[in-house]
Amino acid sequence: MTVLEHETATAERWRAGRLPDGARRGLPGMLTVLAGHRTTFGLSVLAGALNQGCGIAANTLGAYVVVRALGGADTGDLWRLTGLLLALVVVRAVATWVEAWLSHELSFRILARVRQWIYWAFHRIAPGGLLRRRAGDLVSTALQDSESLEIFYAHTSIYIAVAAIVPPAALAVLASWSGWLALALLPWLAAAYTVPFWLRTRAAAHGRAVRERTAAVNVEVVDLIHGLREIAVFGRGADRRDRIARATRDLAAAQRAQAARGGLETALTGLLVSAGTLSVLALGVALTSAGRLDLAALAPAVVLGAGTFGPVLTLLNVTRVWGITSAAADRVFDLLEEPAPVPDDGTAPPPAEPVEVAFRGVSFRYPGAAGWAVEEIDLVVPAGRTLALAGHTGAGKSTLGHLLLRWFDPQRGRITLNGADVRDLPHAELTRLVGHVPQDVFLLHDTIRSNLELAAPGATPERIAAACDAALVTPFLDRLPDGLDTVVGDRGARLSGGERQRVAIARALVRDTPVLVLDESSSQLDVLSEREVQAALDRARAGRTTLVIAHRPATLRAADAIAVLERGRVVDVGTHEELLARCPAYERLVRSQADTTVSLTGADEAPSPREEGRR
Ligand SMILES: Nc1ncnc2c1ncn2[C@@H]1O[C@H](COP(=O)(O)OP(=O)(O)OP(=O)(O)O)[C@@H](O)[C@H]1O
Repeated sequence: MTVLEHETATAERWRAGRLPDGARRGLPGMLTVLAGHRTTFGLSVLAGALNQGCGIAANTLGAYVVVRALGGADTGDLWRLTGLLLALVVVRAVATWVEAWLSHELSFRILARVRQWIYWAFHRIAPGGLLRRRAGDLVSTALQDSESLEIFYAHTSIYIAVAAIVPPAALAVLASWSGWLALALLPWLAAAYTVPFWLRTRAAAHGRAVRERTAAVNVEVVDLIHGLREIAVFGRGADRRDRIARATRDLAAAQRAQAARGGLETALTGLLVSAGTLSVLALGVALTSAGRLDLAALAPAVVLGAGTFGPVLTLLNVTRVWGITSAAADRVFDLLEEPAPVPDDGTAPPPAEPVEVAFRGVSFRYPGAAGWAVEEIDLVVPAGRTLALAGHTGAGKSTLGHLLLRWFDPQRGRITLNGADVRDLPHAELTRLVGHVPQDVFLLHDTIRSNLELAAPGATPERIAAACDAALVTPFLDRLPDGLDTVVGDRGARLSGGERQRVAIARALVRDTPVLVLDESSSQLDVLSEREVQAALDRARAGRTTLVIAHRPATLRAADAIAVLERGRVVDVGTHEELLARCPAYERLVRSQADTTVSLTGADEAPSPREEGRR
């Protein structure tokens, strides 16, 4: 197992709330993560300090050797000094290598953890918490923001420590030669340390702009890729290209502003280094003329003075992008600290099976929404029976399904499984009890087998085959080149709409939950596919407690009971025939659906306008 694999396997999940209030973002967050890697960090700082210290010492000694050689020093002394110089160069080379190795070991370990935490954060807040976020923005945080932290862990953090150790030590050596020279250097050195603070407000604004606009470009690109088919069909390629061009222009403007400010910081620092070195030189010359400094010490003192700035310059090189790093850290920690939309702290034992589902006085409003999506819902689905939810679009049908799956918790009321509140069950237990066939089926770019195993890792071939038979996947498997091992393409693009739905039903059957939420597809299928999907759904429902979000009259007729929803409220519950006889809202609803699919009275599909035209 490699180090990174080990990190990935052993990293604990990030607990939202781990950072105290007021230390949620930027540097405090990054230091909290660093605290878990003290030893590697300490060794990296040691190697960095040795690298910089040996560099300054070698340059200073080099100047001394030249001065001594010009003064006609003894050859033996010169060889000894040159030998010492060589030793410093070798130690520095080794320290450079060790520093680069350890600092990157440190940063890549941390990045491996951060990526894991980000993945778990997605997992924790999904799916309820993801509905408000855009895919491109999440991709940006998962890939680019986390990557931006590398510069802090591999360089900035280490050079903050090295710059705090080496220049004061070099200054102390200079002071031991001449207190006046050290004093002449001190204000310039102190000023160089403060350069990043002079422009910090602008640096932070630039960093935020760069990260946010990078995310905006990602959002556009991800939307473009997801919507390529629709964009091509509607001929909107030029519009999308313009949008991406605008987003890219905005990003380039932010990057230019960031680079211009970075250039200003570099120029200011260069000015301070030159002024400090010149001060030492001018004062050194004056002291030498006055006979208060040995002439042989002048050149080494100036070289030492200039070298004292070295670690500060290295640090400033990396703090130029500090705004970007800290904005990236903010985005990462915002995600890591985002609370789960529903807490997973239930410990109740699982209810006995078969399971009765009940909604008791349930009201729910989406985060940030003004009104209730569903209100005062009282419904019971007896064990093993099917309740269909009927209602016009936006009536709240899917919301009830999502509440049963616990994507959100209702603000009022309870949802129970055989009397046990879903909030009291561990999340893993709830997913074992309640299965879901969504309206918009998502299949991974993988084989059909892998897509089925997603629901039940390690499912036996017999179990998979039985689910495929029941969901009527087997008949079309025989037509595919590799059967179960056929790769379905991106989001299942190589399958037809009906085939995708049947794979999704088979997936729910492999999971074999006692409760099912079936969100029936509202998209139209051809009559044959329609019948096959319907047959697969009927088999999936058999023996299970099922909440079916119905869009087709055939589904309504097949249900044991139907709840009619209007604007989030249940207006009536009954069988198809009872509701037809007494509920005008239901009658209107079925009539409007029958116009396009099935006749009110029986199983015959209504002719499509096209078929009608042919007659
Ligand atoms: N993520 C969300 N955030 C805010 N409001 C939402 C969200 N999802 C749904 N809504 C709103 O909640 C209400 C109920 O929506 P829901 O999707 O449950 O209706 P539905 O009956 O399933 O509709 P459809 O048949 O079109 O799927 C609607 O007013 C809808 O706009």
